Parts: sequence; C-alpha cells; structure tokens
Amino acid sequence: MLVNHGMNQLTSLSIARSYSFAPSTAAVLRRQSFLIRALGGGSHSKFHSTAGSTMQETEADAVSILRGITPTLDPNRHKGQAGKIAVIGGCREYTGAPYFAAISALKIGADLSHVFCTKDAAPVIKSYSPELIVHPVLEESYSVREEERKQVSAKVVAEVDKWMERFDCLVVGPGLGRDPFLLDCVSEIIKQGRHSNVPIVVDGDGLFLVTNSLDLVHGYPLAVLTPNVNEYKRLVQKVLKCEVDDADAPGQLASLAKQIGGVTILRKGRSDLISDGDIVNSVSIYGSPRRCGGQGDILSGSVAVFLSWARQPFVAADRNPTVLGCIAGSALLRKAASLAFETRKRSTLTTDIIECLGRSLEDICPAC
Ligand SMILES: NC(=O)C1=CN([C@@H]2O[C@H](COP(=O)(O)OP(=O)(O)OC[C@H]3O[C@@H](n4cnc5c(N)ncnc54)[C@H](O)[C@@H]3O)[C@@H](O)[C@H]2O)[C@@H](O)CC1
Ligand SMILES: Nc1ncnc2c1ncn2[C@@H]1O[C@H](COP(=O)(O)OP(=O)(O)OP(=O)(O)O)[C@@H](O)[C@H]1O
Ligand SMILES: [Mg+2]
Repeated sequence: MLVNHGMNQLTSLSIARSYSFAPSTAAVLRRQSFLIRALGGGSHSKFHSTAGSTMQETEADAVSILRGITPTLDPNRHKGQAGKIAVIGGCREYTGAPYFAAISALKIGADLSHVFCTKDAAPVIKSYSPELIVHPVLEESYSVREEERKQVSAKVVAEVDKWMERFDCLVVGPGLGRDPFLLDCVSEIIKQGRHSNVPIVVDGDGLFLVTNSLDLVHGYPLAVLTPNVNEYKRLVQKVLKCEVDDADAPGQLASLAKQIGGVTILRKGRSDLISDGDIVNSVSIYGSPRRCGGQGDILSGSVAVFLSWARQPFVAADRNPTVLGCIAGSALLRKAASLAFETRKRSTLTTDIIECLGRSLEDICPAC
C-alpha cells in the first residue's frame, strides 16, 4: 500500500505549533516562518477587477500539496514507480536546458529520466551526467535531404513512440530550437503522447510550436503550458487577440486556459499564476532575485514529476492533478532558489539551485 505525507496536517500544525515551541529553537522558528510564509499567513485571495470582469486568485497551500502528493520511500516499490519522465529537447545551440529539466526530475525523486534530442546534442548531454538516458533521435533540416524527409520523420516519431507507454510525463521544448523540420516531427510526437494519454508539459520552444499550432494541445486536460513573460505575451496575442492585461491577470489567465480547451497554464513571474480555466492559484513563496537562465527548465522538469505523483491513487481525486503539479513544482523551485541564493548570492547559477532541490523537498517531506 502506498503511504503519503498527509495532506491536511499542515495548516493546523504550522499555526498551532507556532505558539507551543520554545522560541530558542532557531531551526524550528525558521521552519515555522517558512511554513507561514508559504501559506501566505493562511490561504488568502486577491481580487483583480476590471470594467468587464472580477476574478479571484487564491494563494496556494503549496506545502500541504507537496506533502499530499509526495510518495513515501516504500521498500516494496520497484524502479519506475516513482516516475519515468522524458524530455523532448536539445539541439546544436542548447544542451543545458534539456539537461536541467531532466536532472531536476531525478533530483526530486523520479526513477528514470530520458532525453530525446538531436544527434549533435546527445554526446554533450550524456557528458553532463551518466544518470540520464539520452536518445540521439531528432534531426534538423540541415542534416536531411528534401526527398528523405517523410521517411526520416516517420523513423524519428517511431523511435520515440516505442517508449511512449512507459512514460508518466513528457516535457516538450527545453532547448528544442525552432528548426521547421524538427518541429514538424515534434508535432507528431505530441500527437502520439496525447493518443497514449501521457501528460505533456510544454515549455520553451515547445510553446513557440503550440502557439502556432494550438490544435496540438487544445482540449487536452493533461497538457500544461509553462510560459515565461515573452511566451505568455505571444500566447495572449495569438489566442485572445489582445495585449497582456496585468490589471486583470487572473481573469485573463483563466480565459486563456479556457479558450485553449481547459489546459493548465503556469504563468511564470514575480508570483507564479496557475489556472485550468476554472480556478486561479498563485505561488508567491520568496524565491531569488537572480534571474539566471535555466530556472524555467528546472520548473518544467519538476512539474512533470509532481504532476505524475498527483495522479497516483492515494491523492484525493477532487483537485486537478495538473494544477497540483504546477503548484508543487513552482513552490519547490522557488524555495530551492532562495536556499541557493543564501550562500551563492550574485553568483547563484541554475546548477546551484538544482543542488538545493533535495534539501528543499526534505525540509517539507522528510525521507524517513
Ligand atoms: N543553457 C541553456 O541551454 C538554456 C536554454 N534555454 C532555451 O533557450 C530557448 C529560448 O528560450 P528563451 O527563454 O530565451 O526565449 P524567450 O522568447 O523567452 O526570450 C527571448 C529573448 O527575450 C528576453 N527576455 C527573457 N525574459 C524576459 C523578460 N522577463 N523581460 C524582457 N525580456 C526578456 C531574453 O533576454 C531573450 O533575449 C528555449 O529552448 C529555452 O529552453 C533557456 O531555457 C535558458 C537556458
Ligand atoms: N521577477 C521574479 N521574481 C521572482 N521569481 C521569478 C521572477 N521571474 C521569474 N521568477 C521565477 O523563476 C522561475 C523561472 O521563470 P523565468 O521567467 O525565468 O522562466 P524562463 O524564462 O522560461 O527560464 P529559462 O531561462 O529556464 O528558459 C519561475 O518559476 C518563477 O517562479
Ligand atoms: Mg524557458
């Protein structure tokens, strides 16, 4: 039987106990202040109103959610049960992004992490880590003659598809690049993933692809889009045919998610905003003032793991697992970024944040 860390303990535990511990225990106080900050002093809502709409965003109870979905380390479980993730990304220009996403998934607790990338990127990504399973299967236009394209495309898609049933989640886009032939193949991979009912986190250049081909994700409830400021702007312009409206950020995000048929969108920024079209949650846990590239890649790999965990049978089925995965991923990344910044300050890099993922999760869900 799977056991979890208990979803409902936190609110009463963190608030009630904050009055019963001796104030001299610095670690306890630090932990309490984190928990209370994480809860935003208890869940709270902010109203944004415009002439046309009023929409509420609720600060997510992120720590409870993390505890509720993180499985215990049970000796009866076998390799693979804690998650098998595949990142589709990595080309000549970008080898860091798919590595960051895939290694973050492992550091959080997934059992296996695959990367499907171009032939040039594969030896580089393999050299970063022996932990990753790297498939050099994607092709860019420059390496394929016009007359071979159909055949090569079918081969690429088949190479990924033979693994598809084994994956708990795909992350499409970190460091993918924008080569048209490569993106055509990735469109087919998304269709296969969707056909197999595999959750798909779309990030980076994957968002460039789906923004221009919305049908790929439209109406797929297991799709998660994780746009940064630019990617969000492009989505809003394309789908809502208007500009980003920060005065009604939750309302606009909810209508964007709805218009794309109820996908979940995690809008990254000073606070992360998450919506599946019905509800809007925020995660505002203090992160880091460093904006080094690669933090979004950690986030996409993290969301993939947590969303897979949120679909396990022990998690209450009354909340959308894609939303729970986004909240958990966002909270953990921000806490890890904050820990890394405590020691590294201005020199904080993405690899430093990845090193803090384990400690951040351990603080919330101790392994034993
Ligand atoms: N080490 C690596 O291999 C990395 C690769 N990355 C990949 O690079 C590709 C392109 O991603 P980008 O994030 O650069 O694409 P974007 O379209 O978000 O960014 C393009 C340009 O916008 C600027 N920009 C970014 N955030 C901004 C903000 N908040 N306000 C104003 N301007 C801003 C950037 O400086 C950049 O020049 C993706 O495939 C991504 O995954 C990134 O993930 C970063 C790390
Ligand atoms: N202004 C900010 N203040 C605090 N945290 C932020 C801010 N902007 C982004 N973040 C955090 O950093 C994470 C990554 O967001 P960012 O906008 O850097 O993504 P990205 O551009 O896709 O990153 P990448 O370089 O990996 O592609 C988000 O989860 C968000 O919580
Ligand atoms: Mg990004």
